[in-house]
Amino acid sequence: MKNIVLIGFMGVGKGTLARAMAGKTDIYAIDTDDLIESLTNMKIKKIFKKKGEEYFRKLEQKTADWLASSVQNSIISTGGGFYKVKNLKSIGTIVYLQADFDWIYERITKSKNAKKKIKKRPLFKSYKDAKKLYEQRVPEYKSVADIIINVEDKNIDELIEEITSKIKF
Ligand SMILES: Nc1ncnc2c1ncn2[C@@H]1O[C@H](COP(=O)(O)OP(=O)(O)OP(=O)(O)O)[C@@H](O)[C@H]1O
Ligand SMILES: O=C(O)C1=C[C@@H](O)[C@@H](O)[C@H](O)C1
Repeated sequence: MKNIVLIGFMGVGKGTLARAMAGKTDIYAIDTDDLIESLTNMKIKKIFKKKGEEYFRKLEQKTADWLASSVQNSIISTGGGFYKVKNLKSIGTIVYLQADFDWIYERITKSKNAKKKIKKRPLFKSYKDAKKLYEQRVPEYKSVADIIINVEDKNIDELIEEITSKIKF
């Protein structure tokens, strides 16, 4: 099986969906932010603060190279900007999880857990800046996607069903 690569904006639910799919399908879920944290033994927030965004993007490319050469049969959730790596398509089938910015923001502000998680995301500091980044990225997410799935108001089981019906395993 080719890897499934979930892309999309911060907080849309990539990691949550990947882990739920793993639990149901017996395939490994891997997260690129987690890989970078374990490679560097540093939290994302700290990497941005101490080394800067450019350095973080280099780590994303290094991670993409490793995934392309060494990982198969997995579901990979990615950081919100990971889609920019040069060899994205060679990693697997690209699934863009799509939702309106205000819907994402609303869910985050309502969920304590999500709010805490987003605090760790340096690029989600302000509503205004995050929205601007979102608007800039939407056409780019769309153009690299093999499959687009709208996640608004669907539960995890419905999302898994939609993905598995659209991808040949
Ligand atoms: N289907 C869902 N139903 C309810 N809450 C959800 C769902 N999916 C995600 N969340 C909430 O949204 C938060 C962000 O989800 P998740 O960490 O999966 O997003 P992400 O796209 O992987 O984000 P990032 O790119 O920043 O790592 C989670 O902490 C969780 O509380
Ligand atoms: O959207 C982004 O560029 C980012 C999203 C997060 O998942 C992390 O990868 C990091 O905070 C950068």
